[in-house]
Amino acid sequence: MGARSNYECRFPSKRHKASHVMSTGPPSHSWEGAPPLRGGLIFHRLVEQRCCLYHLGHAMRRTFCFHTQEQTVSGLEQFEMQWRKMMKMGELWTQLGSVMASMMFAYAMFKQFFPDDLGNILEKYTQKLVGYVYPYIQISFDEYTVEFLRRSEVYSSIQSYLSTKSSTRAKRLKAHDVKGSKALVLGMDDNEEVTDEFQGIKLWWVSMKSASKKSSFSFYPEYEERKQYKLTFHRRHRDIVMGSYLDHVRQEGKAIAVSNRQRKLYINNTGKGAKWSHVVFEHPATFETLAMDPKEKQAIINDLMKFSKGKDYYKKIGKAWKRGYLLYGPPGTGKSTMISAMSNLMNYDVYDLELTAVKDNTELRKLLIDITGKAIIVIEDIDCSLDLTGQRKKKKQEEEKDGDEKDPIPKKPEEEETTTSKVTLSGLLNFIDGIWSACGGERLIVFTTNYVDKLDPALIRRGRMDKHIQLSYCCFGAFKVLARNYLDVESHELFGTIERLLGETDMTPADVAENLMLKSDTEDADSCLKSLIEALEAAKVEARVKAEEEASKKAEEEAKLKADKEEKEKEKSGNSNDDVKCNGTKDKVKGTPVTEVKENGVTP
Ligand SMILES: Nc1ncnc2c1ncn2[C@@H]1O[C@H](COP(=O)(O)OP(=O)(O)OP(=O)(O)O)[C@@H](O)[C@H]1O
Repeated sequence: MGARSNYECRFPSKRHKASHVMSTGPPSHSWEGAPPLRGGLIFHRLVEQRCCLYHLGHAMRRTFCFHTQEQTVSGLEQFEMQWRKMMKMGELWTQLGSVMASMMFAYAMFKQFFPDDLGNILEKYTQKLVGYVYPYIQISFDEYTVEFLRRSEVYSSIQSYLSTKSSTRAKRLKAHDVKGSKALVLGMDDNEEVTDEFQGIKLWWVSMKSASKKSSFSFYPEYEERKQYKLTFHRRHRDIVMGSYLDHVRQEGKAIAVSNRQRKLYINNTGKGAKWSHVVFEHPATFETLAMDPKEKQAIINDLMKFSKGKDYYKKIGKAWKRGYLLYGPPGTGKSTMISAMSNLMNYDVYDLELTAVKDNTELRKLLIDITGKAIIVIEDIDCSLDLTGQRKKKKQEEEKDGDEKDPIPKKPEEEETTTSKVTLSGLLNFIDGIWSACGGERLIVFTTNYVDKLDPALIRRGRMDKHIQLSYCCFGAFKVLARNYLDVESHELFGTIERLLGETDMTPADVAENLMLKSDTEDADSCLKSLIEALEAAKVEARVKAEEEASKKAEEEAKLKADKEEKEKEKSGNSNDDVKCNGTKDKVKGTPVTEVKENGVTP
């Protein structure tokens, strides 16, 4: 084992909580900081004695550490008595110490020279013997699983669970920089004990560290550090501990870990098989900053919260714990912003699925299996992602056929395979609500589109996309949210004009937000609101001009169509006269009279 260096931070636990120290740094502490002591030399000796005993160990410290400061000094005799008592006990402990040292020595010799098997047998019978008189049960939880490959999930849950207990109760703490955690995680130091209470029973947790020999071909024995938590409780509480306490620890630990973890934004890799890669998700959008009608916003928040607490409900109704959201509306109305707000509200990871990078349905399924619980699976611009109707594919094949006939150099099949995704609509439907979709726990599936009408009805039917949310142009309610976010303004004399203009013209929240943004130190709320009014008026004029242009274009087209129609009709009537003449001529040739033709023309 290599030597390790670390820093120790000490502070009085009663006056400064660990959490406070973690955030503000340790307070200055020394013996001078303790309450003043009185009583002359003998008192100093007592203090010295106390200091020495402090270092003798945890158990000894508990016995000897009486609170000298809190006692009132009644007289020198009392101190002398105490002093003698201490000396006697000190001698006793010295003797005990030497006995223990001898025993340790004997044990070490025994370990060294006796075979391991014999040691195990002896240990087994010793444990049995101790079991008759010792009423406590111990459970150990190793850091690594039996295969010694993976970190045990239970160990991690216990670590998170105890991090909250130990930061308030333990005296020696260890700060871990846990991967994926937002802040430092405080845990008990090695061999530290924390007492826990559950349903009126007391339990003790100890964190242990041991070194065991590594099987190695090296000449020098290598040692491996094994960490574990040991839980001790009275045997009469066995049922409670096994029945509910351990489950409680696991659930709580997981919940703490989830709330501490850093959320991630995943993306599926192109050309690397079914794999996700991730970055830390740090989008600041929340439902508070999202500009939309307050009532609609509240309805969405309620829906999401109900879903997140719906584990038992979904189980009861026999449905996988997932919910589909379809977000549709023009560009810049806040669809992506809403996804970020959802993630921040629910504390879920975001899996941004790029369908065009998925080779086929099998790869899509593999990606699905790798998604953990508490996730939002997003497919943005679903209408552009793939040809999902199946009809276009047919059309494409036909086109290719025609193309092949014309193209003298045919495409290589492999080249085609690498560039085209073969994910089908049925593959995607299976992804959303097939049997595999139930694996992995709670998740939201969100599709966004600018053109909802283009989507296959099967894809967005209720049950698949349970909630359809339209994000539209900025209304006055949404504007007020933006004004508060961007300008810290709740009301203003220009609000009336803005409300009227927003009712008359369409502007996306993205455009409104851009006008409200302070772009220099000279700008303020007034100037921003005025520039918004100007932009709205310009947009109104633009819209009117556009509408007029479209109307005149339409009128022109209609007039053109009408003229064409009239022309055609004229031509038709002219043609029919020609036909008659022609026929007449022909018939003349054939010797048939024109009148007959006319008659034939009239009579069917
Ligand atoms: N409803 C909104 N609330 C707050 N900010 C918004 C809102 N809509 C748009 N924005 C602002 O406009 C920017 C663009 O919005 P966003 O990307 O969410 O729009 P979108 O609807 O997803 O657009 P697209 O369809 O083009 O992807 C955001 O960065 C945000 O600042």
